[in-house]
Amino acid sequence: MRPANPTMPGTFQVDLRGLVALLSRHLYRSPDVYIRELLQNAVDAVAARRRFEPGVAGAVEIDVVEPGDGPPEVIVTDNGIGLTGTELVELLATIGRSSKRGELSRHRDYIGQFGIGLLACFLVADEITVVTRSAKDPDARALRWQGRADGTYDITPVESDLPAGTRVHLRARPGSEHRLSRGHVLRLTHRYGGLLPLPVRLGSTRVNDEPPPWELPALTQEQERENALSYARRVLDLDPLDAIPLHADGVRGLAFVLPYEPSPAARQDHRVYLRRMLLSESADRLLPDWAFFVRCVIDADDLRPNAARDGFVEDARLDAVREQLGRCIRDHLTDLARLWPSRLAGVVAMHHAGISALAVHDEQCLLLFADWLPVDTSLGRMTLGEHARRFGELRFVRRCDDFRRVAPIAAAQGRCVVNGGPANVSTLLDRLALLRPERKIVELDPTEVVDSFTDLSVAEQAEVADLVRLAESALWRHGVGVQVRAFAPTQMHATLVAPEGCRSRRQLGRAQSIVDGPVALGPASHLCLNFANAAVRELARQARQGRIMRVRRAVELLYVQALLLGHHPLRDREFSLLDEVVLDFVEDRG
Ligand SMILES: Nc1ncnc2c1ncn2[C@@H]1O[C@H](COP(=O)(O)OP(=O)(O)OP(=O)(O)O)[C@@H](O)[C@H]1O
Repeated sequence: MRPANPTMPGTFQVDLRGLVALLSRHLYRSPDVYIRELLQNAVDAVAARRRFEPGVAGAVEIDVVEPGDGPPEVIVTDNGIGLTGTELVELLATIGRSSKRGELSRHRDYIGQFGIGLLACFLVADEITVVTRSAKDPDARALRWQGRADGTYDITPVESDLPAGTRVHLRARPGSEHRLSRGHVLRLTHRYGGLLPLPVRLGSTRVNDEPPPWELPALTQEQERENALSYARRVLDLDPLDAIPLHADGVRGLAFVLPYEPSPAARQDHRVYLRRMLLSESADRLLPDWAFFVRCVIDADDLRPNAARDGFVEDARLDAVREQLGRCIRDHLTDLARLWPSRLAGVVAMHHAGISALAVHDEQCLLLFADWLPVDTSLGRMTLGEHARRFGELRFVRRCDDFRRVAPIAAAQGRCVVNGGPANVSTLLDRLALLRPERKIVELDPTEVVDSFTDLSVAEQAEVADLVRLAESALWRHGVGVQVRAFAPTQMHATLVAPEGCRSRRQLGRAQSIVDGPVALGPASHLCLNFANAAVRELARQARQGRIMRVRRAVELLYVQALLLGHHPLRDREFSLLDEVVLDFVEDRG
C-alpha cells in the first residue's frame, strides 16, 4: 500500500522585484504614474478621515528637494486618516490589500481599490519611506515604515511633530532623477491633480486653482460654450467646431467636435477623470461608435477603473453611461439643426464621410444627419435637405460613370440628378427611401435622360444619312454604332449611349445587345451625335460633299472625346486612334 502524501501547508511568497517589473512592463504606461498613485492615496486618505471627522479641510502638499550633489527627493504630505502600526503591516506591506475595497460599493469616496498602487513608487525609487500618524487615536505615535524594492521593510516609532496624516518620501534611483525633478513633478501634478477638489500645492504654488470647465460660471449658454471652447484650446490644444455639454448618471463633462477628419476606426482618445483625478488622456470606447467625430473630457463618480487605470471596466454601468452620453450628443445636434443650422452644416461638412459610413448601419444616425449630408448633383453640390426643399422628388444614378455621362445633359435640361456612385451614397439613398417614403427617392435609369433626345424629322434624317454612313464605317472597327439626334446642351458634340434606352434604335429595329460602362463598352455602344450642335451639322454638310477622310477623322475624334467625357478608360486602339488624329493635324492631312 502506498503511504498517503503528507500535507505541507504553506503561503505564497512574492518576489517583489518580479512583481514591480511586471507592473512597469505590462500594466503602467510610464513610471510617471507614481505621482498619480501618491496623489490618489492622499486624496483617499482625506476622504477616509472625513467619514468620521466631517468637514475636515483636506490638503495635499508636495515638496521637491534637489540637493544638487545627490538624487532629488519628492515628499507628498496629506492630512488624511493616517495609519496605525497594525495597518502599516496589513495595508502597506501586504500586496493586494486595500482599505478601500469592501467599502467601495457603499462609498463613492475612494479612487483606489486594488491595493497595488503604492508599488508604482518602486518604478522610480528603491525605497519608500512613509511617516504617518493615525487620526483615529489622538494618542497615536508617529511611525516610520521603510519598504524596499527587495521586499523587506521595517517599522520604527519616530519623534515627529507630524500632525495626523501621512508623509511619503521617495528618493530617485539612478536613471529616474529627471522624473523626480521639480519641473517634471510640477507638470505631472498639474496633469493628474489639476481638477482635484482639495488644495494641492507644490511648495508655495497652488497647482489646482481652476474649476473643471463644466463648472466655470456662465450667465448664458453662449458664454458656457465659449468657456468650453477656450478650455479645449488651452488644455487640449484643440480648436473644436463645437462644444457639447455632457450629463449622465454620476458623470459630467464636455464633448468637442473635432476640427479635422478622424478615421471612424481610429481610437477615441478621451480624457477621463475619476472623482476629479485624471485617469487617462487616451480612454477609448466611452461613446457610441457613431460619435467618432467628438473627443470628450468627463469626470465620473462611480465608473470602475481598470487596474492599469487607463480606462474603465466594461460593465453594465459603463454601457448605460455610454448610451446616455450618446443621447446628449444626439440631442445637442438636433437642437443645432433647429437653432444653429449653420453650425450643424459645418459639423457635417467636416465629418460627412465618416457619418455616411456609419449611417449605413445606424438608422438613428441616418435619420439625424440625412438632411445635412452633401451630395453631388447635376446642378452642383448640395445637402439632401436643400435638395428636398428645392426639388421634392430625388432621382439618382447608381454609378459615377452614369452620372458623368448624364450630368451635363441633365444639367442643360435643368434636371437635378444625384450621383449615387461615391462610397455609401446609393446605399444611404436606398435606406432613406425605405425609412422616409414621403421623400420620394427613386433610382433613375440613365437611358431615360437619353430618351429625352429629340428624333430627327425625315428631312433631317436625309440630311445626315451620309454622315451616319461614314461615321459607322469609321467606328466599325471599334464596335460602335452611330445615330444622330438633337439634345441639350448644344455645345456638346456627342455622347455615348447604350441602345437600350434609345427609341430611334428600337424604332429602327436593329438588334443590338445592351452593353454599357467603362469596361464593358463594346460592340453595342452608340455614339449619339448632336444635331443641335453647329459643328456636327457642318460635318453632315461635308459628308454630303464627299470629304470622306476629314469626316471619318472628325468622327473618330468625337468618339474619343465622348469616351473621355464619360470617364471611360481608353484602350490601346483608342490611344493609337488619338495619336493618328493628332498626327493628321500636325501634318495637315485629311
Ligand atoms: N497616504 C495614505 N494615507 C493613509 N493610508 C494610506 C495612504 N497610502 C496608502 N494607504 C493605505 O495603503 C493601502 C494600499 O495602498 P495602495 O496605493 O497600494 O492601494 P489602494 O490605493 O488601496 O488601491 P489601488 O491599487 O487601486 O491604488 C490603501 O488601501 C490605504 O489603506
